[in-house]
Amino acid sequence: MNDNQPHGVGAPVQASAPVQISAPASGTASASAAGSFGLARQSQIFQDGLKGVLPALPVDPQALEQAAQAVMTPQARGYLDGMPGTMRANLDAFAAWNIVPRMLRGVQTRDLGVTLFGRQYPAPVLLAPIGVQSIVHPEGEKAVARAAATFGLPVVFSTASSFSLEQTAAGMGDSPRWFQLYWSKSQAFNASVVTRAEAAGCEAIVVTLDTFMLAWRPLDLQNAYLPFMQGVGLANYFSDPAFRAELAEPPEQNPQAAVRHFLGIFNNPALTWDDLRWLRERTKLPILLKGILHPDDARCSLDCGIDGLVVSNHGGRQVEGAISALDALPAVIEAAAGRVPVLLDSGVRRASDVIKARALGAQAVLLGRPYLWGLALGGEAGVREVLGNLLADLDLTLGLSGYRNFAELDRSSLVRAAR
Ligand SMILES: Cc1cc2nc3c(=O)[nH]c(=O)nc-3n(C[C@H](O)[C@H](O)[C@H](O)COP(=O)(O)O)c2cc1C
Ligand SMILES: O=C(O)C(=O)c1ccccc1
Repeated sequence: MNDNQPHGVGAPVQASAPVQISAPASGTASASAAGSFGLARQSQIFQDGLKGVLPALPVDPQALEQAAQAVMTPQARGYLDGMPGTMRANLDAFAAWNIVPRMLRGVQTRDLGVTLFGRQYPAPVLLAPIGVQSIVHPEGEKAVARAAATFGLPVVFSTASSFSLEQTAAGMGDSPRWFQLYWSKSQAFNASVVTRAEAAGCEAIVVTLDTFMLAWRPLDLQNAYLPFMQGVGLANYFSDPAFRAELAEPPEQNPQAAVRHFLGIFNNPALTWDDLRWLRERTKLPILLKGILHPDDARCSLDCGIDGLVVSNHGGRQVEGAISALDALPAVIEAAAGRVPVLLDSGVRRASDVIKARALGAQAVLLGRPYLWGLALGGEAGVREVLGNLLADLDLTLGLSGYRNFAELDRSSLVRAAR
């Protein structure tokens, strides 16, 4: 899994960077494969700090969240929020595990890389699909994609994005991207958008299962706010030939009718496992199912020929009182029986969370809200800073825990926290 190929977090795909955070001291990708990324980032911060240029954003995730909330509109803040019990459970589940660091293990050469579906990625971290990103920053998904491309981290495009997948892909060179599908009632749209994702270079299709209806969301109801009502987040629909063919007039002429059509096809509670066969036959790309929490659903997924699972409770945005993703992980890993990779999101906030998820069997994690906070605060540079900080923390924490790569982690790397 961890060869010594340089495919490191330090290699910028893009040239210019308003906030310089990514390049390790030597500026080479192999330097990061040699594990210097964390130290380089640290010393850069110390040196810049001496020059009076402190890191632009709070480094601590909680402080970052608070700072981001202060610059968001009340509607956006409400939209980003979730059900309090489930969100708390997601964070508590990580806190309930402790890493037991090992000593004197020669960790001067570290490699954060992972292989998924035969592709090498710089770290076991993807950017989770998050819709309607322009509600926190006008550059939205485009800024996020460019920032992720700086490190070569894969981005999962949402179906419900403010910019179309083609617009977003255009700014990220050949940096990796996956596509998340909201399976609508319009099979013509589903087919068309998957074909577009393939054409735009997406390397996997992630079908989100847990949001076939939007949940009862108290803050959005109180604010009477849904971004789609203003047409925000519908770029992939409005630009899609199959969607447009279902309208009497194009969205540019009658946006309200186009929004109504979207609302009519988005909810799809009739979906069953049988429907997955259709997608399986339509694409050769690996298909992952996102929102798996029950081991029996993991088994059903395998029966349907699915290639990967994402254990997730959608960041605590759908079912209040749902099991946390990390608590659900072990049973899903057992059910998957090593036949397909299992990924996880919901509550990943810092490097130690990535290490804990890996030690419990997840191949990779999807980072969610933290990159949106960076986006809200600093656009592309803000996202780059959040990602760079996470990777630096990951490099240092992995080494300080006694590991040279993620393949060395297992259940024995952790203990249950004594309370
Ligand atoms: C504002 C917002 C919008 C989201 N939109 C989508 C989406 O379009 N598609 C999807 O599969 N998941 C979506 N998610 C869920 C994320 O992919 C991910 O599961 C979640 O953010 C993980 O939880 P965390 O942010 O607390 O770590 C969204 C999450 C947030 C916060
Ligand atoms: O709000 C969400 O959690 C979400 O997943 C979503 C659903 C539809 C459109 C945009 C985002």
